[in-house]
Amino acid sequence: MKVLNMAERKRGWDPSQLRKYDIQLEEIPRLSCNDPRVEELISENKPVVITDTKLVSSALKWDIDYLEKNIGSGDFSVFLSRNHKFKYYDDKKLQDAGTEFTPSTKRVDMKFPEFAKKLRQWMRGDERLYLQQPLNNTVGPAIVEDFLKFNWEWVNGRQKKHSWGHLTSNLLLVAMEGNVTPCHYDEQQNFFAEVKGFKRCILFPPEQFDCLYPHPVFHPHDRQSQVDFEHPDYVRFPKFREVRGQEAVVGPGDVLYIPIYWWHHIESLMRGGYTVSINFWYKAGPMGQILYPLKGHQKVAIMRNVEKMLVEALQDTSQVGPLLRALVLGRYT
Ligand SMILES: CCC[C@@H](CC(=O)O)C(=O)C(=O)O
Ligand SMILES: [Zn+2]
Repeated sequence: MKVLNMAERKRGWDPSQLRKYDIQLEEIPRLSCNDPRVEELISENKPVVITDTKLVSSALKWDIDYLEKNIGSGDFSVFLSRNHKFKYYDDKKLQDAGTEFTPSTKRVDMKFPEFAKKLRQWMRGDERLYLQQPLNNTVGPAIVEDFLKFNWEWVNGRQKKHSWGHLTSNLLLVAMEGNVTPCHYDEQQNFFAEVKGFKRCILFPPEQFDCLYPHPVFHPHDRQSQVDFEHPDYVRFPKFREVRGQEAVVGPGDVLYIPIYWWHHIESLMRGGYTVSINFWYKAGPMGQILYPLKGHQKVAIMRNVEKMLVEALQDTSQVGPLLRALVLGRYT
């Protein structure tokens, strides 16, 4: 067992708990919510770890025992995986994928006490679980009380100042140690609040779309990178060698701003115990006046629209690739 130095003991984790990837990484800035640079970074759609927001202070007591006692008797969405990766897929796109797509995770409804029991009894080699459930009105009164005590003044203030759209959901995330959500982007702004345990977050700007090779828009893994960070296939994905990310390890009380369309890979530290997080997803604000040159995320939105239009026009997803190759190869390359 590695002996922790003073800094590591204070911090609560050590680098041996991080998975190893062959990726160039810099640090995401860590700033107090009173630092004016926080506002600047949010307005520039750049990631930042914001400390002392007290955004979810009332939830810092949300350990598995408290949640089991108070969260209510409703059903919870729990994902199962035979390995440590939980790569999201859209089951509404399964018919388009044909028979060759086999999901690597399964979603089941589970009562919280059953999830808590499996979490406590989990042994190496067992199927992993990841509870991912929007907080809704089925939760018990104690949880509602904690929820109402979130620092809504701060977070609503940010939503307003940056003209974001409405809050679409707060996902409660309870992960087993070592669980990984592989690299993907979302089309929403995200304040990612850590409640218990430590999560390492690796982010890439939308401009690195061409290094991260997302699945086709009509594929169930739309928005997810095709690259397996642990075993990158540099033959199929040569530009992955050029990828450059920013990372942060977030702990209880930290809030990571994950800008809309930014790629993110999130892992619960190995040997760190289970983790609890709450995200705050906001729709994008109005587009406003379009200024040139276009930003990376706007080009991603355009590419998504081109793919959707082609699927609609061709009525056959297998013709999209050949048509785009005919359009580009030898003409724009
Ligand atoms: C289902 C959402 C999972 C989360 C990543 C993680 O905490 O494992 C994420 O990707 C996000 O908040 O956008
Ligand atoms: Zn996400």
